[in-house]
Amino acid sequence: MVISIDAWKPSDGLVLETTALKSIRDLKNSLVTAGPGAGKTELLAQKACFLLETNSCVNPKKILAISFKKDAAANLKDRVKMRISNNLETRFISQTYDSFSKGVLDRFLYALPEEYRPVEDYVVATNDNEFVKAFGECGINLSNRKLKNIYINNLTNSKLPNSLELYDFVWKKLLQGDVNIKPTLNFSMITLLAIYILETNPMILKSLRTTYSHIFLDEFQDTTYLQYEIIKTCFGGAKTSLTAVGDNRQRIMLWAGAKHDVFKCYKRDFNSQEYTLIMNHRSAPRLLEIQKIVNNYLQDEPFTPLPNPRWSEDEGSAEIWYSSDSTIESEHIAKRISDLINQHQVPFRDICIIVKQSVQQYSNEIIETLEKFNIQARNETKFQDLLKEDIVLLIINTLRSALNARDSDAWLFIWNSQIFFEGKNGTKNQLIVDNMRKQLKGFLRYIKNKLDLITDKEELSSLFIDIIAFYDINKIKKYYPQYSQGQYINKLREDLTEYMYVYFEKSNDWILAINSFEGIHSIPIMTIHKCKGLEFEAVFFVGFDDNAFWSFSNQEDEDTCTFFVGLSRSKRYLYFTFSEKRFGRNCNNFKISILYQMLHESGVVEEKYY
Ligand SMILES: Nc1ncnc2c1ncn2[C@@H]1O[C@H](COP(=O)(O)OP(=O)(O)OP(=O)(O)O)[C@@H](O)[C@H]1O
Repeated sequence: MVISIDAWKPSDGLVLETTALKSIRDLKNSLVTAGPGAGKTELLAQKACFLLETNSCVNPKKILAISFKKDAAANLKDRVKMRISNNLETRFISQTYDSFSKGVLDRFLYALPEEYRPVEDYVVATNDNEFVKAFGECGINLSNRKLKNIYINNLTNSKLPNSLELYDFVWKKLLQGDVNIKPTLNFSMITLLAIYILETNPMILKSLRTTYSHIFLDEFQDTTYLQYEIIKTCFGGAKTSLTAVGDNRQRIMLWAGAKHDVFKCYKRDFNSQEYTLIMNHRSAPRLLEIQKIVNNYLQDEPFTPLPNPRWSEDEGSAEIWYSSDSTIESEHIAKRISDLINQHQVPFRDICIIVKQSVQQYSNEIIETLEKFNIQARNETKFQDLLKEDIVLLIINTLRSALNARDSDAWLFIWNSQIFFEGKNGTKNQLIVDNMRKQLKGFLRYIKNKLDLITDKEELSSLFIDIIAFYDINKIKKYYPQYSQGQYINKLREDLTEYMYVYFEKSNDWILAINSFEGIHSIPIMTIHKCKGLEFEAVFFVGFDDNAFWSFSNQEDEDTCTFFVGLSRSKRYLYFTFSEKRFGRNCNNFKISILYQMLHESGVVEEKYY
């Protein structure tokens, strides 16, 4: 049932500030700027509900949301799915920039002229080896790191067609490969090829513009030059309506090529209306005192975020801990985490340990100490993306459903997937439904029996192959186009087998192994860059010292933004730890004294010495 625009209300009884509501109802291009926790991502989810429920995104047109990371794209998709009625979420597509570009390239590969067409099974680069070899074939030795970065950067950041012979040669080597070089593309090259396809094929461009009537761009402050170019090529001057949300003060990807003037260019190129939000729905009022100080350091205009009314004004706590060495520091972290879990009933996944960089190095001691308290923690980096992969979710939910027939979430997940794979969405034919259910139930019994007999990794791997075969790889690829090209799906299956089996060997129980793989009972440890967009009841910022911020004097603004992103992830408890000795080195906090000064200035941070 279509809801009229006037009658539409935010889902889940959420109260939105007036400006947020206005921006949702704005059907033209818009830019929403707001601080951390203001509800920018939530606004996109609500706007999707508004557009679909009021049919402002006219059926069968779709909304395309583009994020940076897989977990952000999945988070947005989940929020819309939770809020919306009538299966309308099938017209909400949430992707990363990388998957969007790759989707264009893989679908329209043959629209490229032969000289720029990669072989169909090109490899997505995970390192620079093939690039170095290709330049090597032109007599350019890239053993020097700086030189390598310059050449690869030039190669992968200039639009096609190439004007320089050298780059043209290397491009063609990487597109086609030869006896020494595997055909390899990185995501910048994939984006450049996608832009080239769109620039030279008006019919393809038109079909994209016809499919998507609304585009959402999350974390817009971190958009790179090429990402902006593909958006402009696709939707510049079209009837499509764009909504970008972002925060200048959370710009932490300049080092990775974020376009520093992206807001200004977007407002000009897309003639968009700007909206600014003032709430912070995430953090307790005392933590907002810190955010206010940092915020006013980062921008000229003074700004005080308003807390959500669910908080009382004395809620929120922030502390800096000074320890003589990192062993003592770890013990205090472990004790505090144990208190949070046992006394305050904070779930494991609502506690996060963040570091500026080198998670592996920082994690070892903390993980060992937490183990003494029977608390698991892990470096989340390698799991974060894998856990959000559709194929991984499909396999895991199949296993869960096989192991526990009462797991209704898992069953619903695989049942809905199966209905889509079979193209039976909305069918009223009871016979078809009954047959499909019978088949799926039978398959789950088979999986359960097989799981009971597994004694090594190879057997688990072959079980996962069986699961994919049951749903049918071609149907999976059709439904999840990100798996349509190359060996990516196999790599994910192998990684899943590897991790899952290690957890199974530890517990000898499949449910526990799946829980451990999903990290349900472990404290995540990650870098600030990886926790962008996430939130936790308690955040421990470990190693708050000059060594972690080693280039602070050269990039004070960007590092202060990073500090801001880190501290603004906390809802209620925030801890900074400083240890005089770490990794056998002395630590100082002179260079980042301005960050300490801001914490003190807030008047809410307590200091403790161990
Ligand atoms: N109107 C609202 N009322 C109550 N809670 C809200 C509202 N909007 C958002 N929230 C909640 O506030 C938290 C922060 O929202 P969200 O993640 O959308 O913020 P954001 O602006 O994208 O944050 P950041 O830029 O820091 O990643 C989430 O837990 C969300 O569910």
